Amino acid sequence: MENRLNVAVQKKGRLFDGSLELLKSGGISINNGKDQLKASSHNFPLDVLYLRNSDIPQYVVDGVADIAVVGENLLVEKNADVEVIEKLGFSKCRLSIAIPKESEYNGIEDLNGKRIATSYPVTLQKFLDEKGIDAEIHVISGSVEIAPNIGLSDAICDLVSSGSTLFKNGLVEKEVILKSQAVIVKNKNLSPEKEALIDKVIFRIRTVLRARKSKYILMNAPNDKIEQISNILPVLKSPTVLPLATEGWSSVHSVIEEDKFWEVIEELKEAGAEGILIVPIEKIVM
Ligand SMILES: Nc1ncnc2c1ncn2[C@@H]1O[C@H](COP(=O)(O)OP(=O)(O)OP(=O)(O)O)[C@@H](O)[C@H]1O
Ligand SMILES: O=P(O)(O)OC[C@H]1O[C@H](OP(=O)(O)OP(=O)(O)O)[C@H](O)[C@@H]1O
Ligand SMILES: [Mg+2]
Repeated sequence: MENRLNVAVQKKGRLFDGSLELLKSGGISINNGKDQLKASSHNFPLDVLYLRNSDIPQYVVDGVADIAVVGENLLVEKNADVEVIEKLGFSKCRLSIAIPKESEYNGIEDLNGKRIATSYPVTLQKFLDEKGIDAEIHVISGSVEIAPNIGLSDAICDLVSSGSTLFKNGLVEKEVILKSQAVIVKNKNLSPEKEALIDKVIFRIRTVLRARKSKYILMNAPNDKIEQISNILPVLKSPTVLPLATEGWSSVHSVIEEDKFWEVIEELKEAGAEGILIVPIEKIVM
């Protein structure tokens, strides 16, 4: 029988779009029937299983899925014995403890004897134990931020990203327990055939992720400034320099990480660079 990879992806929710987009940009097309729980790729030996997020770690441990896209926070909560192969850079959030804005808070010991509502009891308990805090954990499966308002708890422990849910519910963040982003994980006991398929998928994903982080940069520069400009550019290899039709000027091309660009733009302009263009890159193969 042909070896095919089973990839678990969240059926609906915050990880769904990012997961499918990543496969797609790696050239893996999924034939998506509406409400299908399993879909096959016709151009890569891979099937996608659409599952509830909270079930995914166990499916990978059991080998029902070979690999999966899941949030790091859930791996911690489920104590999942899987291997993280790649951080994906989306669905970034943190698990935090928050309290009503009018509550007094002088430090973590103020949580002693308090009731904390959360959907992440394992992670919270571990954190409290490490800090030597004795609090009562109330497990609720959603809308955790409402708990203090309805008298169910004194504090909450939930995922935060923009902070707007906390703000809307009159809560302030006091302790960050962990930081999370989407990752690809795999089962620890796969056949060499499946491992070879995973290597192919991961190669494609890395190619896409690298490109997402990088930009192609072009600028015009007086020839006598090219060396100075090359020194400012935080790139691995030296830039490509092409002569312009205007005497004494060149076009300087390179690849730069987007974040780093913002750090050097002023310096580039001061050094004499003009007409700076930043262009997206689709793929980078190393
Ligand atoms: N506000 C947020 N910003 C960024 N990432 C988030 C946010 N909330 C959750 N996440 C990440 O996305 C993952 C999925 O969250 P989502 O709310 O879609 O599913 P869920 O309600 O936890 O699970 P299920 O599919 O089992 O109902 C979380 O485990 C977390 O890693
Ligand atoms: O800091 P913010 O950007 O406001 O995001 C935080 C909110 O996002 C998540 O809920 P989600 O919207 O996924 O709803 P859910 O409870 O239905 O999963 C999380 O549980 C918080 O409530
Ligand atoms: Mg959620």
